[in-house]
Amino acid sequence: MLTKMTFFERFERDILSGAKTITLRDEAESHVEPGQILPVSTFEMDRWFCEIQIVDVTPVTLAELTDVHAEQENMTLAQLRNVIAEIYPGLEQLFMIRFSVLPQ
Ligand SMILES: CC(=O)Nc1cc[nH]c(=O)n1
Repeated sequence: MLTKMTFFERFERDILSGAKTITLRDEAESHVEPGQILPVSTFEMDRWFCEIQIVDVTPVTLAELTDVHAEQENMTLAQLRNVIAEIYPGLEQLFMIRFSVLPQ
């Protein structure tokens, strides 16, 4: 079970504003449960910036990604595909983790 989550610093603003409400992770980072509360830090400096509550976790393949997923990431679908290819090169099976940011 994951006990914390990290995001690249470039996502912080969208997470805190509520523009980014999902994160697509690999199997290793999919072990969270609905209702679970997690501290969130930046990947680069491990700086805490919020807490999130997990809404649900849904498997999704790269081919199944749509504009709706992209919108929940506050990106275009092309941008989202590029980000995923950068982070998880060659990976087809992803896990969509929906979350809400808890008030600080
Ligand atoms: C470290 C990090 O930010 N990892 C990821 C991976 C996929 N999506 C995402 O928002 N963040």
